[in-house]
Amino acid sequence: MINLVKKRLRRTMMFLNAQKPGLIKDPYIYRPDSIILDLEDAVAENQKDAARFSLYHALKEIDYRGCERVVRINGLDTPYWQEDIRCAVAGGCDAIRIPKVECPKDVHRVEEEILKAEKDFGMPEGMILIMAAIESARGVMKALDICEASDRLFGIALSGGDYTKDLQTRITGTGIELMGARQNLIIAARAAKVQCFDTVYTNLDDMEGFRRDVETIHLMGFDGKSIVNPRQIPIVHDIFTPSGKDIIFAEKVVREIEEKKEMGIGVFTVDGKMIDIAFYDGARRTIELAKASGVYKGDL
Ligand SMILES: CC(=O)SCCNC(=O)CCNC(=O)[C@H](O)C(C)(C)COP(=O)(O)OP(=O)(O)OC[C@H]1O[C@@H](n2cnc3c(N)ncnc32)[C@H](O)[C@@H]1OP(=O)(O)O
Ligand SMILES: O=C([O-])CC(=O)C(=O)O
Ligand SMILES: [Mg+2]
Repeated sequence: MINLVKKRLRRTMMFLNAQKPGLIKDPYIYRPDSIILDLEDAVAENQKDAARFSLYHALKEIDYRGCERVVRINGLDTPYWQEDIRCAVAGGCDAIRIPKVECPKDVHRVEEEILKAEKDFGMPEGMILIMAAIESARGVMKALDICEASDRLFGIALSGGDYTKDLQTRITGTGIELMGARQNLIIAARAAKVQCFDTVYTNLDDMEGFRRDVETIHLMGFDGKSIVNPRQIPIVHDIFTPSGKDIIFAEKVVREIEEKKEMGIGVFTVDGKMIDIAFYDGARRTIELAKASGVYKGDL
């Protein structure tokens, strides 16, 4: 079954501990595009059962008002992940985020467990999506195969904390240590036509550094970013939402290309910039992004 929400807008994917009532009760008020209810590293080892219980009831009882509900399960090398999937599916989550994915087989194992749970709980089959977090050198090297591992997979995400540990370096805030992985993941995701998300920025006192980080990944082509705090949302949305100037230019490009084609003209200028058919899809994408972000007022 083709799932139409695979390509939805995901500028911000906000992590929160699935066990904390104060966080899970109303995160939609901050308007992230997605929330990631975490059962993995934000939850202490002796609290895994309690977190799962809280997750199930939150999914069942809280109306998240259109905000996508992704559940980060525990790693496939732990005794928790199968039960995590059963609770997430029974609760009716939208997607599962698999941590520390190293190869397509990891995705297949999760896919099988989701299908089993969908059948057991009488849920429609194929609706729950998957995203794969890549957190190791091996995962980065296998990125394209991971992207192509399942029809349910809508995207991959870089997880910089664990990745830099594996690389025997550390998060510096400059992005230097993440350069190769970021480039590799975005290329793999685009080749497989799935989405790509950047890692969290954990220094909440450095909003300037955060803005620079978001600007960089936006220019690299990422679809959005994993975040840890609501204060990060306005910055990501500001950078990832087309500006009024971008929209007006995109509209001109689309209109002029369509008009000039009728006149038999292939290349021309718009606002002093050379334009030909190669610019059409990019301009259309800007307009689609503006529509999805709720800022488009035109008629294209
Ligand atoms: C490397 C990794 O694995 S990252 C993924 C795992 N990590 C996480 O899930 C952490 C998610 N983030 C958090 O738990 C918190 O933001 C912390 C612990 C980092 C900081 O907490 P605080 O210092 O309390 O944040 P802050 O003072 O900015 O909170 C302001 C408000 O936003 C709320 N808030 C903070 N973070 C979140 C969040 N992630 N989701 C929803 N609401 C949040 C707080 O509850 C608070 O609400 P209130 O004013 O109604 O009390
Ligand atoms: O996905 C993320 O960005 C958070 C994470 O697990 C990591 O950095 O290891
Ligand atoms: Mg991690």
